[in-house]
Amino acid sequence: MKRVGLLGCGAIGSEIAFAIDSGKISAKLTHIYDFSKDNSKKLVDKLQNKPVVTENVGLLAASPVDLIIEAASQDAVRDDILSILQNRKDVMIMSVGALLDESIFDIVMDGCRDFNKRVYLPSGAIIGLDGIRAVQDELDLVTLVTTKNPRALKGAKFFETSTIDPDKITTSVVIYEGNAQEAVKLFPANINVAALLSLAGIGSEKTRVKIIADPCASKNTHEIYAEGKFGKFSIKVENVPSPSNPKTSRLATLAAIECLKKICGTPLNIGT
Ligand SMILES: NC(=O)C1=CN([C@@H]2O[C@H](COP(=O)(O)OP(=O)(O)OC[C@H]3O[C@@H](n4cnc5c(N)ncnc54)[C@H](O)[C@@H]3O)[C@@H](O)[C@H]2O)C=CC1
Ligand SMILES: O=C([O-])CC(=O)C(=O)O
Repeated sequence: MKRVGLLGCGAIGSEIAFAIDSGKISAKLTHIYDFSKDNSKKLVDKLQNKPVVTENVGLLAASPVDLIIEAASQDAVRDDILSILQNRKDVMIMSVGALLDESIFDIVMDGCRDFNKRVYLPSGAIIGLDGIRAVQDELDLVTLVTTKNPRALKGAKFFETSTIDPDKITTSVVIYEGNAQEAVKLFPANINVAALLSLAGIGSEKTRVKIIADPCASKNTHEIYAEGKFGKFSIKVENVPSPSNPKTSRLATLAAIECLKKICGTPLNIGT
């Protein structure tokens, strides 16, 4: 049975921990770390099988686990990924936006090669990455249109330099248009899905992103438009937000759990 370590005990990390604890996934959660001691304590208190709470991320990386799941932040990926790979752990990354920084991407790829480790990127809050990958060489255009309630966008770096105040948005409005490369920096906790699309498709400079703030939105909606020599397709997902973090969709958690099941060796593998 695989031993799992968890970096980040928030909305996604906690649900993954509950899925393991309930026996839904054939794995053992043995070590966890969150820089908020309160968040790791709250999680441990709710688990039947108590993992060790490490004092720092270095101790998590060095703990006797097979896989570490990052469900923390892009900063955590930037700061900790090398140490995790050097400690010869496979890693699942949720804060995928960090990988659009070329130097981080190279560290990850070199680390995987040098230490013979794997990195897993679950499909997160979107669907259709199988299709995007399949037509990768024939794609001319990929656009992601994300609509969230301003409440879910609040706190993004974007607002530090923008004249838009998320608290004062009263009608549906396009607040951002640009490419994925820039979008993941301005909205690090909202648009990691743009990084997934970029990595599977035509790259982060060519992948277009539009973000709409809609005060009437009760869902996190992602629309993907892809076009090229192969034809075209469009996909729309209307995600229920996670109750503990409105920025994060429930689908992102479920996709991570499904990915973990696959890693832990479910006998039935469906789809690509
Ligand atoms: N790939 C995808 O489709 C999606 C990715 N995400 C990303 O996944 C990550 C986790 O999401 P949630 O669980 O909803 O976030 P959350 O905010 O509910 O939980 C994050 C937890 O990680 C901790 N944390 C943050 N930075 C840390 C660090 N450097 N070291 C240690 N602990 C740290 C926080 O204290 C918090 O407890 C976020 O970066 C989020 O943007 C979220 C949704 C979809
Ligand atoms: O969960 C979502 O809807 C998308 C999200 O936050 C992300 O990609 O970072």
